[in-house]
Amino acid sequence: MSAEKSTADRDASSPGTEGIHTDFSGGMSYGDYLHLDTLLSAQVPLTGEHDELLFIVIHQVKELWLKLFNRELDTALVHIRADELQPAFKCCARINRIQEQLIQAWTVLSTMTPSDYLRFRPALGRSSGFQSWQYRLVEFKLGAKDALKIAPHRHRPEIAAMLDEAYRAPGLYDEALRLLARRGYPVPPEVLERDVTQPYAAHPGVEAVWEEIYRHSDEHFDLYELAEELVDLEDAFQQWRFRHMKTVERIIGMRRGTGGSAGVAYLKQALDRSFFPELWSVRTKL
Ligand code: HEM
Ligand SMILES: N[C@@H](CC(=O)c1ccccc1NC=O)C(=O)O
Repeated sequence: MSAEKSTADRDASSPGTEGIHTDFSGGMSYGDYLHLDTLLSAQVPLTGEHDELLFIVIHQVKELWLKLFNRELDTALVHIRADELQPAFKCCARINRIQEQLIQAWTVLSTMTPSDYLRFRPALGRSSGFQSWQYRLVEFKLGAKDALKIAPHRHRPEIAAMLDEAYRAPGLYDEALRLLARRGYPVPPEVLERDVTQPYAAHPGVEAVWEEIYRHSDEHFDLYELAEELVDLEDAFQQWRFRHMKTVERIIGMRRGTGGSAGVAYLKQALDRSFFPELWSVRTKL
């Protein structure tokens, strides 16, 4: 062996690398476990434009985070229904960290200029984030019900079924208000018995209950903490919606969207739809 070890030999014998496994002929590797061949073959640009890969990756990353978001929301709903608030808070805390990632992703996309995007936008046809069923599933579970948003998925029975189930189920706020009622707070019966397929409408009686909880937080600390977790969740979701709207305005101005909407004007309306309205209005009273 010459005095100079080969790079491979030198690397293999670098401090701390002794014993690194290099033979996976019989077992499972990193790539096997993560199905990396499938994942990394799923970016299929339709054009040769440089920024199309960025556009695809940022959406696929969001859909992966939305998969986890939905899973944590489902678990939080189970815990709130069972009056197990501490495990529900852990789910909410994780959801808020996920949303931080989703919000931060806009800094990457905003490196794409209008001319970069307009070079491949025609290839998108009528496809749009409006058709993101995982995004819609999150919105339904947070209470933003809208039967029209199920329509684009009617041709996919298994997806339409998931959306229908979330559409007909009480949302996160419905379950939180039902928990307050189980704890003896005077949540108005018309709120507890509302048609949960409709978007939640603010009620003064609910605001009064939250006011009581906020004014005497030391006596109801877990409910005060629940309120703040919900506020954190909506705050982050609205920040995402706002960054999306401003990025859209930055890239396509006031053009109509490929999904057929009025574009920024449509996205502005979404910002006006609060999930948990009394948790915001009560702040004026405190
Ligand atoms: C060049 C960047 C983008 C543009 C120009 C854009 C434009 C739009 C427009 C105009 C809409 C309204 C529906 C329509 O008419 O298409 C929309 C909806 C949507 N987009 Fe984007 N978008 C962009 C990037 C993204 C990214 C990166 C994501 C996700 C990571 C995303 C997710 C969504 C979702 C979930 C909706 C439905 C929103 C709702 O219904 O409230 N968009 N987008
Ligand atoms: N609605 C966008 C197109 C768009 O953004 C899009 C198209 C295909 C896949 C994801 C998309 N992102 C979000 O809407 C536009 O009007 O340019």
